[in-house]
Amino acid sequence: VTDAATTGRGTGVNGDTKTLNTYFSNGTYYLYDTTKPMSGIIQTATAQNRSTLPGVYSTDADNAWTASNQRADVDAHYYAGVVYDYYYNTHNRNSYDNRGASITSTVHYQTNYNNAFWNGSQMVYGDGDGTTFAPLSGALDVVAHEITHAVTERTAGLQYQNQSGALNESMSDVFGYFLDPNDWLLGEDVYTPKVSGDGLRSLSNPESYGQPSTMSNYVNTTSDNGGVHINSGIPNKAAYYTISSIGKAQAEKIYYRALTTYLTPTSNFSNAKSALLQAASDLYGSNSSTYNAVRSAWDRVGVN
Ligand SMILES: Cc1cc(C(=O)NCC(F)(F)F)no1
Ligand SMILES: [Ca+2]
Ligand SMILES: [Zn+2]
Repeated sequence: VTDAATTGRGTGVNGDTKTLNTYFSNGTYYLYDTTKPMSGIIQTATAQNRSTLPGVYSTDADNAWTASNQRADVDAHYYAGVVYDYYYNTHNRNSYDNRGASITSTVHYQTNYNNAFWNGSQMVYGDGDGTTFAPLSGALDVVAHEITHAVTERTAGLQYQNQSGALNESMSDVFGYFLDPNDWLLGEDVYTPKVSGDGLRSLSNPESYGQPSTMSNYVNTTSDNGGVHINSGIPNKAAYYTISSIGKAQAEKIYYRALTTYLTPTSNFSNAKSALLQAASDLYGSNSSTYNAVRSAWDRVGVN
């Protein structure tokens, strides 16, 4: 038996080359990463355009993952590793459960599927229809958005409806920004591949994508679980103000501590303001400029 951890090369959704942590077994290479500390395995599979999960492991004969139909597999695998490293190195969290759970991703889910999701056990990515989306694993902020849903599920457990659901969505968008701080957009690397400069949502300007950014414009609706992808604009704008004021390094500490220590399944926007202020007080003091910046951010979006 000659099983071994190996290093491969792959082409991502946007044509970029990246180095991959792969595994060789019985004459075949797998997208199976055993390099993470504390046993967090990262493994990537394909649904082969059907709906059965997790599907079959992505394989390659020569460890050069450069075929066009492997691009989504390459990015799902590579970006899952980036997100694992972020939570471990920045927040000392060992995978989404903090106990080294394997991160399993499946790509090529159904056909022309314009979305990605965490199904409670794994990541799932559609290939998009080529107009609304390119394969969704091609965006690091999308991968971070979805893995953060798993972190939220294991920590605050924010119920996916109404204000707690909008907070759940916002936490995923905010950690999407922390992983991809080059812009205030979410999903820009895979959204409308034929149009440049747009994204699925914007933290700095939620209105540009039909979201409110103030409590006065909260949308009461029964659709989308009470507008969780709409009303997330309000906490997202507060996060934009906070990050713009105190910077990413302090903001990500405050957000991680609030998410994992103070938020609960039924937390609403006002509870989130309190949780973030408590985290800011714990970390930087209640008389700090950091504390005052968090309070100002939530005051500006009209949350008391
Ligand atoms: C409307 C609507 C938005 C989303 C969404 O955010 N999906 C996750 C993402 F990562 F693909 F963006 N789903 O339905
Ligand atoms: Ca982005
Ligand atoms: Zn989401």
